[in-house]
Formats: sequence, structure tokens, C-alpha cells
Amino acid sequence: MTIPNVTLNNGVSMPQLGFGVFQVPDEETAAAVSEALRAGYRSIDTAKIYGNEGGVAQALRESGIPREELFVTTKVWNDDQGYDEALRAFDASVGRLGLDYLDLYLIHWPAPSAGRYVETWKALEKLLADGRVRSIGVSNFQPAHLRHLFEETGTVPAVNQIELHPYLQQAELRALHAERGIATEAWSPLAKGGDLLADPVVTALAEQHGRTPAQVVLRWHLQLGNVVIPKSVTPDRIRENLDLFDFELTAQDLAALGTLERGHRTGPDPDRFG
Ligand SMILES: NC(=O)C1=CN([C@@H]2O[C@H](COP(=O)(O)OP(=O)(O)OC[C@H]3O[C@@H](n4cnc5c(N)ncnc54)[C@H](OP(=O)(O)O)[C@@H]3O)[C@@H](O)[C@H]2O)C=CC1
Ligand SMILES: O=C(O)C(=O)[C@@H](O)[C@H](O)C(=O)CO
Repeated sequence: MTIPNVTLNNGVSMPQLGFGVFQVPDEETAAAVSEALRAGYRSIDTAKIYGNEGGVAQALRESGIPREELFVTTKVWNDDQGYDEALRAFDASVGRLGLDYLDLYLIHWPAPSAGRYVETWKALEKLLADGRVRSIGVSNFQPAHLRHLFEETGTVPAVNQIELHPYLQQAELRALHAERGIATEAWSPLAKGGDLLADPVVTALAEQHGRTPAQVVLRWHLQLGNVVIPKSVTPDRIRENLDLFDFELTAQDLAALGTLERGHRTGPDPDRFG
């Protein structure tokens, strides 16, 4: 099984499917990430605020997988925004991760009321220029935050990691990303495994294709071109969420899933959070 790559706007290849570790306690993270690496995931999404960069480090180290085959993402938390603060936060994160470079570093939230994401971005540009990170991006940026960044700085983010699933399809952001060459990365791609996976439209397609509801939703993301990072601590689900490359949704299936949009957020509103 080969996970396809997307090519970021600076030429770096990123696996289209990765493994997220939000809310996995540090002491359980090494086991979950090890299971994911054994199953075939090579991209891991963590963040300073998750408190589990140490557990990720342990799994990466114990896997014996060559560093260049891995793709590791972490994020600057809101309290660390600012130029010097973000540089220090980066050093601390790569230290905890046991890495000498990172594949992707993201500003976790725009935190617009603090007004520091432009100077934070300039720190990320320096890390990129210094070769300490292979690509830089943002997370939870709304169109206005992206446009402000385009006006004030020189580098277009490689990625915007946003909440995205059939109940929150983010049409405006996806169009802006396509126009500016930003990869769309979907967080909570399964809408946290809640009602979406029991939605009659999803379950009917699952039955039709002989797949699980989660596989139908993840396949929808892949066919839209989204990068996805489902989280699970359950070994069977970790493997299930990777088993997506031998079936295809039809245009009619995609249209049916497209009707599920309801503007439903499972997480904070980026215009207000932070
Ligand atoms: N940038 C940001 O602000 C944010 C980033 N993220 C990132 O995105 C990742 C994914 O998002 P997350 O919020 O974790 O939500 P997901 O949409 O990935 O859903 C995770 C939940 O779904 C369950 N689940 C996973 N696979 C299946 C399956 N095949 N069938 C049924 N249930 C399943 C999991 O249960 P179990 O584990 O018990 O198996 C867990 O409860 C995070 O881990 C994190 O890396 C998330 C939120 C915000
Ligand atoms: O998971 C993340 O990456 C997040 O930033 C959020 O889930 C956030 O930390 C949150 O839920 C705060 O209430």
C-alpha cells in the first residue's frame, strides 16, 4: 500500500494521509504512533499544546524508520506567538521530538485579538531560510487572516490546516487555497467520529461500497484533494483508516456527500479563539 503525496508550493512532498495525536496522553502516544508506523503511516501531526511530542519522539526513535521517510508536523501554540517566542518554541519542540529538523511547522491559531501572527510568521520564514524546517504553514486561518499575511509578508503558507469534514466543507477557504497554491489539510476529518459516521447518507454509501463510514468519509477527503490526519488509538481503526486505496467514490457519491454541509464546527471559532 502506497500513500500518495501532495506536492507543496515549495516543492516538498507531503503524504496525503497522516496520523493525528490530539488528546492522546503522552504515556499512550508512543504505542499509538508505533502502531500507526507499523501499519504504514509516515506522517505524524502533533503540537506543543498536545503535550505528547515526547511520546511521538519515542515511537519515531524506536521505529528505526529512516528520518527522510518520515514527515513530522508540530505547531506554535498561541502563548508562544511573537518573533523571539516562536523561535524559542521551535527549539523546544524539535528538542522534545528528538529531531534536528522538522518537515512542517504551523502557526496553530491566528489568535487575532493578540495581533501577533505576522511577526510569528516572520520567525517561521527565518526557520525555513535557515533550513531548520522543510516547509511552513498555518492552521485555522480564515480568508481575512490569509490575505493579511499575503499583504505583510513574502512567503505564501504551504499548508492551512483547518477543521473540514462533510458537515463543514469550507468552500470559500478551499477556493482561496486553490487560487494561491496552499494545500488544504483537514483536521477532525471524521468530525471526531460522532454523528457524521451514523449519518444515513454516509452509512448508505458505506453499505454500497462494502466499506466503513469512516472509510467513505476519508475517501471523500482524498478525492477532493485534501490532506487528512485522522486520529485513533484503536489498532483496528488505525489500519482501517489507511485502507482507502482500492475503492473509489463516484461523482454521484461525492455529490451526495456534498449535500451534508451544515456549517457545523466541532472545535473553536478561529475568529474568536486565542
Ligand atoms: N490544528 C488544529 O487546531 C487541530 C488539529 N487537529 C489534528 O487533527 C487530528 C484529527 O482530528 P481529531 O479531532 O482527533 O478528530 P478525528 O476526526 O480524527 O476523529 C477522532 C475520533 O474518531 C474516532 N475514530 C477514528 N477512526 C475511527 C473509525 N475508523 N471509526 C469510528 N471512529 C473512529 C477516534 O476514536 P479512538 O481514538 O477511540 O479510536 C476519535 O474519537 C488530531 O488528532 C490533530 O492531530 C485536531 C483538532 C484541531
Ligand atoms: O486540537 C487542536 O489542535 C486544537 O487546537 C484544539 O482542539 C484546541 O486546543 C481546543 O480544542 C481548545 O478548546
